[in-house]
Amino acid sequence: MDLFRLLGNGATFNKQRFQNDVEVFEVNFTYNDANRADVTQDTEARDQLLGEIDFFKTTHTVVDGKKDKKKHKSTITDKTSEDITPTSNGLSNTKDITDFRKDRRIRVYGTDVPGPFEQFSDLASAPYSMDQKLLRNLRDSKYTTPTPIQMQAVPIMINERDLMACAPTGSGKTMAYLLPILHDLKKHDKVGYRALIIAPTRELAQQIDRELSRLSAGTKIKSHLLTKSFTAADKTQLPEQRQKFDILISTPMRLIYAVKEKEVDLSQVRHLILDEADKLLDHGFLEQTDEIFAAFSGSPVRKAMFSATFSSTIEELAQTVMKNPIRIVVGAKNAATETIKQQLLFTGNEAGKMVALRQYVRKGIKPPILIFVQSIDRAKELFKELVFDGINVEVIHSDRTKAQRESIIDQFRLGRIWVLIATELMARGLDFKGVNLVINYDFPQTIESYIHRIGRTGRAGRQGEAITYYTKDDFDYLKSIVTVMRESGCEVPEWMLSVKKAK
Ligand SMILES: Nc1ncnc2c1ncn2[C@@H]1O[C@H](COP(=O)(O)OP(=O)(O)OP(=O)(O)O)[C@@H](O)[C@H]1O
Repeated sequence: MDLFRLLGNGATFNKQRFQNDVEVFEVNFTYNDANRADVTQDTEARDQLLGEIDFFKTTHTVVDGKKDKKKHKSTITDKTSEDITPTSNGLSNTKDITDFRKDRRIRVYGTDVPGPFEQFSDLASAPYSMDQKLLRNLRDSKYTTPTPIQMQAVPIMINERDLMACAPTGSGKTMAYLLPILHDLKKHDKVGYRALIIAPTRELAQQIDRELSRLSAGTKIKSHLLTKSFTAADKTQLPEQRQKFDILISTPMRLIYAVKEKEVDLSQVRHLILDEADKLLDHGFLEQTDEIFAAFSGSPVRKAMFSATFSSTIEELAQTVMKNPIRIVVGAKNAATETIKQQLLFTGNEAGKMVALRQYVRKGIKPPILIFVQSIDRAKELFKELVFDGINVEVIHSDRTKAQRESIIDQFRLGRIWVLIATELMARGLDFKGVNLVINYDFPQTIESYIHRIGRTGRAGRQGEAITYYTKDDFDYLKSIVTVMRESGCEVPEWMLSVKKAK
């Protein structure tokens, strides 16, 4: 199970990946347990405001992809009684299940794959019989219909199967794993950390923790976001701490440190989730992820991996640490979300990018806008230019303090920052519902980076737009992005597919 060795034995990777990634993802060991009580309140206030800045004025309904845009009837939000009344799950035979999956573009691979559920109210009855408090929290979240990944992943995880799930950005993967974990933990006795969720960045870990707080409210299940290192005083309370929490959320480095320092006890863990799993199994993180897997060797931990992208190499690698896993692919594999209108814009050379951006701004921008650049220095440079132009702009990268990063993300979510310049730090997982436009000011160097970056818009069924600037220096990579655009239904000129690499 030595993943690191296994990968070194012949897998090939794109060496163009960002050198700064690991540094960007490095954690600051700061423990913020004291602030946890405020999280729910903050979340509610933020959500209220989010509703107000819902630029699309859309409902919280996720469509099942381009081919099936009909909305499903709400079953949960219409209820007025305290408890959720079950509806009968109509998917009783193989043909129904196959048709249902086909309609929602769900593909499954593996043996004895449990069928999907159709609507949230199905979860109230057998075979799921989910906790009423959990169902009420779901109802309160105002989600009318489960997304395809939720429909299929929840039953698989409830059936205690290992899972590798690939579904588009913004398609609700977080809830797809949180729901079954919470369901399972409700059924078993409290004995400390029983689920472990790993995410590549602190920002994403925080977001998962917030979603978990909302979904588990009133269930007595408690999560612990591992950030700061424990003080000497904290350490005297460790046995108590361990009993208090059920779910541990961490970045890989912080977790390894905590295990080495005996700050956490993972002996009772039943579920191990890797969010942005392909990132965690890639070079920058692999050694750490391997160490985490090693900590569980021999124990019957259920593993689940989620991402919007899985290269076949990473997929093969992931399979080696799973037991009889099931694979789910929703939509086209490694494609961009179909609600995003994607464009490529030739700017000639470097200077042309600034000209193009200024032209765009002059026409009148529709904030919030996220602009991706390749490095911290370039982020700082562009920030100066846009401040000079009088734009309401901020910049986020790993040189900024933890407090600054948190504040910028909050301000951007609240619509107080209109344009946010970001490095790769922000490319994965972060959920900004209202982002209208993503500009790839600097060309992304991998397909995965492209898909995750533009996936910060067009989330949860909303429409979004992405513009990627390219110069003659980017021709080497143009074709792969064009292919992704095509596969997600965007029109691209034929000549772009036959672009030759620059000499
Ligand atoms: N059933 C649902 N109906 C409507 N909205 C939902 C539903 N489930 C989740 N959402 C919302 O959709 C948004 C995107 O969800 P989430 O962040 O889990 O996406 P993701 O698939 O993990 O994306 P990424 O690959 O970018 O990490 C969130 O705001 C979430 O609250």
